[in-house]
Amino acid sequence: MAKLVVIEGLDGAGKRTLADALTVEFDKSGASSTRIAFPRYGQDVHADLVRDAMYLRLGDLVKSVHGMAVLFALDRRAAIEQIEQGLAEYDVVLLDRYIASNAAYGAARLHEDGRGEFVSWVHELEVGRFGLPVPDAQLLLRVPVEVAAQRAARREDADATRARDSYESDDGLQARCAQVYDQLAADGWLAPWHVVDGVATSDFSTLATSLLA
Ligand SMILES: Nc1ncnc2c1ncn2[C@@H]1O[C@H](COP(=O)(O)OP(=O)(O)O)[C@@H](O)[C@H]1O
Ligand SMILES: Cc1cn([C@H]2C[C@H](O)[C@@H](COP(=O)(O)OP(=O)(O)O)O2)c(=O)[nH]c1=O
Repeated sequence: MAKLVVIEGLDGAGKRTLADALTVEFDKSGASSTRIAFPRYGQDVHADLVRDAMYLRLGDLVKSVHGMAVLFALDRRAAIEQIEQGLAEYDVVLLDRYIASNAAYGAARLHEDGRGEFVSWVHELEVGRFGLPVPDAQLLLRVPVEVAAQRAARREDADATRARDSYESDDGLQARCAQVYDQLAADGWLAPWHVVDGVATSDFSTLATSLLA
Protein backbone atom coordinates (compact mmCIF):
# COMPACT_ATOMS: atom_id res chain seq x y z
CA MET A 1 0.00 0.00 0.00
CA ALA A 2 1.35 3.42 -0.96
CA LYS A 3 2.02 5.86 1.87
CA LEU A 4 0.89 9.45 2.13
CA VAL A 5 3.57 11.23 4.16
CA VAL A 6 3.37 14.88 5.20
CA ILE A 7 6.15 17.23 6.33
CA GLU A 8 5.05 20.07 8.60
CA GLY A 9 6.93 22.81 10.40
CA LEU A 10 7.59 26.53 10.62
CA ASP A 11 8.66 28.67 7.69
CA GLY A 12 12.39 28.10 7.23
CA ALA A 13 12.40 24.93 9.37
CA GLY A 14 13.98 23.02 6.48
CA LYS A 15 10.96 21.12 5.12
CA ARG A 16 12.10 21.28 1.52
CA THR A 17 15.58 20.15 2.56
CA LEU A 18 14.11 17.23 4.54
CA ALA A 19 11.94 16.28 1.55
CA ASP A 20 15.11 16.19 -0.61
CA ALA A 21 16.88 13.94 1.93
CA LEU A 22 13.91 11.56 2.26
CA THR A 23 13.54 11.33 -1.51
CA VAL A 24 17.17 10.13 -1.71
CA GLU A 25 16.58 7.58 1.06
CA PHE A 26 13.37 6.22 -0.50
CA ASP A 27 15.25 5.87 -3.75
CA LYS A 28 18.08 3.95 -2.03
CA SER A 29 15.50 1.58 -0.52
CA GLY A 30 14.03 0.95 -3.96
CA ALA A 31 10.80 2.81 -3.14
CA SER A 32 9.46 5.20 -5.76
CA SER A 33 8.22 8.58 -4.57
CA THR A 34 6.66 11.76 -5.83
CA ARG A 35 6.27 15.17 -4.18
CA ILE A 36 3.69 17.91 -3.96
CA ALA A 37 4.31 21.19 -2.12
CA PHE A 38 1.37 23.22 -0.85
CA PRO A 39 0.41 25.95 -1.60
CA ARG A 40 0.70 25.01 -5.29
CA TYR A 41 1.73 28.49 -6.42
CA GLY A 42 1.64 28.88 -10.20
CA GLN A 43 -0.49 25.75 -10.59
CA ASP A 44 -3.76 26.49 -8.85
CA VAL A 45 -5.79 29.68 -8.88
CA HIS A 46 -6.58 29.44 -5.15
CA ALA A 47 -2.87 29.20 -4.32
CA ASP A 48 -2.15 32.23 -6.51
CA LEU A 49 -4.89 34.17 -4.71
CA VAL A 50 -3.25 33.18 -1.40
CA ARG A 51 0.03 34.61 -2.62
CA ASP A 52 -1.58 37.85 -3.77
CA ALA A 53 -3.30 38.21 -0.39
CA MET A 54 -0.05 37.42 1.50
CA TYR A 55 1.77 40.19 -0.32
CA LEU A 56 -1.13 42.55 0.48
CA ARG A 57 -2.46 42.77 -3.06
CA LEU A 58 -6.03 41.67 -2.22
CA GLY A 59 -7.19 44.39 0.14
CA ASP A 60 -8.54 43.14 3.46
CA LEU A 61 -8.74 39.44 2.47
CA VAL A 62 -5.52 38.59 4.31
CA LYS A 63 -7.10 39.78 7.56
CA SER A 64 -9.70 37.02 7.40
CA VAL A 65 -8.28 33.88 8.99
CA HIS A 66 -11.18 31.76 7.78
CA GLY A 67 -11.09 33.32 4.29
CA MET A 68 -7.40 32.54 3.87
CA ALA A 69 -7.88 29.02 5.24
CA VAL A 70 -10.67 28.35 2.74
CA LEU A 71 -8.32 29.34 -0.12
CA PHE A 72 -5.51 27.09 1.16
CA ALA A 73 -8.06 24.27 1.52
CA LEU A 74 -9.49 24.78 -1.99
CA ASP A 75 -5.98 24.46 -3.43
CA ARG A 76 -5.74 21.05 -1.73
CA ARG A 77 -9.27 20.07 -2.81
CA ALA A 78 -8.26 20.69 -6.41
CA ALA A 79 -5.25 18.38 -5.88
CA ILE A 80 -7.22 15.32 -4.73
CA GLU A 81 -6.94 13.63 -8.13
CA GLN A 82 -3.20 14.36 -8.30
CA ILE A 83 -2.70 12.87 -4.81
CA GLU A 84 -4.79 9.78 -5.62
CA GLN A 85 -2.96 9.29 -8.90
CA GLY A 86 0.36 9.57 -7.04
CA LEU A 87 -0.78 6.92 -4.55
CA ALA A 88 -1.75 4.63 -7.41
CA GLU A 89 1.58 5.05 -9.25
CA TYR A 90 4.24 5.47 -6.53
CA ASP A 91 5.17 3.86 -3.21
CA VAL A 92 5.23 7.21 -1.40
CA VAL A 93 3.54 10.56 -1.97
CA LEU A 94 5.48 13.16 0.02
CA LEU A 95 3.62 16.36 0.82
CA ASP A 96 5.42 19.56 1.87
CA ARG A 97 2.66 21.05 4.08
CA TYR A 98 -0.93 19.78 4.18
CA ILE A 99 -4.06 20.13 6.32
CA ALA A 100 -2.18 20.61 9.61
CA SER A 101 -0.57 23.79 8.23
CA ASN A 102 -4.02 25.34 8.00
CA ALA A 103 -4.85 24.15 11.53
CA ALA A 104 -1.58 25.40 13.06
CA TYR A 105 -1.30 28.79 11.32
CA GLY A 106 -5.02 29.62 11.63
CA ALA A 107 -5.20 28.70 15.32
CA ALA A 108 -2.00 30.70 15.93
CA ARG A 109 -3.44 33.74 14.13
CA LEU A 110 -6.58 33.53 16.30
CA HIS A 111 -4.54 32.97 19.50
CA GLU A 112 -6.27 29.60 19.95
CA ASP A 113 -4.56 26.36 20.90
CA GLY A 114 -4.41 22.98 19.20
CA ARG A 115 -7.64 21.81 20.83
CA GLY A 116 -9.67 24.89 19.96
CA GLU A 117 -12.59 25.53 17.64
CA PHE A 118 -10.49 26.57 14.65
CA VAL A 119 -8.58 23.28 14.53
CA SER A 120 -11.89 21.35 14.63
CA TRP A 121 -13.30 23.59 11.90
CA VAL A 122 -10.33 22.83 9.62
CA HIS A 123 -10.82 19.09 10.14
CA GLU A 124 -14.52 19.36 9.36
CA LEU A 125 -13.87 21.49 6.24
CA GLU A 126 -10.98 19.59 4.69
CA VAL A 127 -11.67 16.00 5.71
CA GLY A 128 -15.41 16.09 6.39
CA ARG A 129 -16.59 18.37 3.61
CA PHE A 130 -13.86 18.23 0.96
CA GLY A 131 -12.95 14.56 1.51
CA LEU A 132 -9.18 15.05 1.41
CA PRO A 133 -7.18 11.85 1.92
CA VAL A 134 -5.96 11.37 5.50
CA PRO A 135 -2.16 10.95 5.70
CA ASP A 136 -0.41 7.81 6.93
CA ALA A 137 2.20 9.85 8.78
CA GLN A 138 2.94 13.48 9.60
CA LEU A 139 6.50 14.61 10.33
CA LEU A 140 6.90 17.65 12.54
CA LEU A 141 10.27 19.16 11.63
CA ARG A 142 10.95 20.87 14.92
CA VAL A 143 13.47 23.70 15.21
CA PRO A 144 13.63 26.62 17.65
CA VAL A 145 11.64 29.59 16.31
CA GLU A 146 14.84 31.71 16.09
CA VAL A 147 16.59 29.08 13.97
CA ALA A 148 13.66 28.89 11.55
CA ALA A 149 13.61 32.70 11.29
CA GLN A 150 17.36 32.82 10.59
CA ARG A 151 17.08 30.13 7.92
CA ALA A 152 14.11 31.89 6.28
CA ALA A 153 16.04 35.19 6.30
CA ARG A 154 19.14 33.57 4.80
CA ARG A 155 17.05 31.94 2.10
CA GLU A 156 15.39 35.28 1.37
CA ASP A 157 18.84 36.84 0.86
CA ALA A 158 19.96 34.00 -1.41
CA ASP A 159 16.78 33.64 -3.46
CA ALA A 160 14.85 36.72 -4.53
CA THR A 161 11.77 34.59 -5.37
CA ARG A 162 11.51 33.57 -1.69
CA ALA A 163 10.99 36.96 -0.06
CA ARG A 164 9.19 36.48 3.24
CA ASP A 165 5.43 36.99 3.11
CA SER A 166 3.22 38.51 5.79
CA TYR A 167 2.98 35.25 7.81
CA GLU A 168 6.72 34.55 7.55
CA SER A 169 7.78 37.95 8.78
CA ASP A 170 5.50 37.79 11.86
CA ASP A 171 7.72 36.36 14.65
CA GLY A 172 4.90 36.26 17.23
CA LEU A 173 2.76 34.22 14.84
CA GLN A 174 5.62 31.77 14.21
CA ALA A 175 6.16 31.29 17.97
CA ARG A 176 2.45 30.58 18.63
CA CYS A 177 2.34 28.32 15.59
CA ALA A 178 5.22 26.25 17.00
CA GLN A 179 3.18 25.68 20.17
CA VAL A 180 0.09 24.60 18.24
CA TYR A 181 2.18 22.20 16.14
CA ASP A 182 3.62 20.64 19.33
CA GLN A 183 0.11 20.11 20.66
CA LEU A 184 -1.20 18.63 17.39
CA ALA A 185 1.74 16.22 17.34
CA ALA A 186 1.29 15.27 21.01
CA ASP A 187 -2.43 14.63 20.42
CA GLY A 188 -1.85 12.64 17.22
CA TRP A 189 -4.22 15.05 15.45
CA LEU A 190 -5.53 13.74 12.11
CA ALA A 191 -2.89 10.97 11.83
CA PRO A 192 0.22 9.70 13.67
CA TRP A 193 3.10 12.19 14.03
CA HIS A 194 6.86 11.70 14.20
CA VAL A 195 8.86 14.58 15.63
CA VAL A 196 12.11 15.17 13.73
CA ASP A 197 14.78 17.34 15.35
CA GLY A 198 15.73 19.84 12.65
CA VAL A 199 18.92 20.96 14.37
CA ALA A 200 20.56 17.66 15.35
CA THR A 201 21.91 15.47 12.57
CA SER A 202 19.11 13.05 11.88
CA ASP A 203 19.29 9.49 10.67
CA PHE A 204 17.19 9.87 7.52
CA SER A 205 17.75 6.27 6.52
CA THR A 206 16.04 4.93 9.67
CA LEU A 207 13.29 7.51 9.33
CA ALA A 208 12.64 6.54 5.69
CA THR A 209 12.56 2.84 6.62
CA SER A 210 10.04 3.44 9.39
CA LEU A 211 7.83 5.45 7.03
CA LEU A 212 7.84 2.64 4.48
CA ALA A 213 6.95 -0.06 7.05
N1 LIG B 1 19.50 21.08 8.82
C1 LIG B 1 19.83 22.28 8.32
N2 LIG B 1 20.91 22.95 8.77
C2 LIG B 1 21.23 24.17 8.30
N3 LIG B 1 20.54 24.84 7.35
C3 LIG B 1 19.46 24.23 6.85
C4 LIG B 1 19.03 22.92 7.29
N4 LIG B 1 17.89 22.58 6.64
C5 LIG B 1 17.63 23.61 5.82
N5 LIG B 1 18.56 24.59 5.92
C6 LIG B 1 18.61 25.86 5.16
O1 LIG B 1 17.57 26.68 5.70
C7 LIG B 1 16.87 27.37 4.65
C8 LIG B 1 15.40 26.99 4.69
O2 LIG B 1 15.26 25.63 4.33
P1 LIG B 1 14.00 25.10 3.48
O3 LIG B 1 14.20 23.61 3.31
O4 LIG B 1 13.80 25.92 2.26
O5 LIG B 1 12.83 25.39 4.55
P2 LIG B 1 11.25 25.33 4.44
O6 LIG B 1 10.91 24.53 3.21
O7 LIG B 1 10.83 24.65 5.73
O8 LIG B 1 10.75 26.75 4.42
C9 LIG B 1 17.56 26.98 3.35
O9 LIG B 1 18.48 28.00 3.02
C10 LIG B 1 18.27 25.66 3.69
O10 LIG B 1 19.42 25.47 2.90
C1 LIG C 1 -0.31 25.12 2.94
C2 LIG C 1 -0.66 26.15 3.98
C3 LIG C 1 0.25 27.15 4.30
N1 LIG C 1 -0.09 28.06 5.24
C4 LIG C 1 0.89 29.15 5.52
C5 LIG C 1 2.24 28.72 5.99
C6 LIG C 1 3.17 29.75 5.43
O1 LIG C 1 3.37 30.79 6.39
C7 LIG C 1 2.45 30.33 4.24
C8 LIG C 1 3.06 30.05 2.88
O2 LIG C 1 3.42 28.69 2.73
P1 LIG C 1 4.93 28.28 2.44
O3 LIG C 1 5.04 26.79 2.50
O4 LIG C 1 5.80 29.03 3.38
O5 LIG C 1 5.17 28.75 0.99
P2 LIG C 1 6.56 29.37 0.43
O6 LIG C 1 7.67 28.98 1.36
O7 LIG C 1 6.69 28.73 -0.89
O8 LIG C 1 6.29 30.84 0.43
O9 LIG C 1 1.12 29.84 4.31
C9 LIG C 1 -1.33 28.06 5.87
O10 LIG C 1 -1.62 28.92 6.71
N2 LIG C 1 -2.23 27.09 5.54
C10 LIG C 1 -1.95 26.12 4.63
O11 LIG C 1 -2.79 25.26 4.36
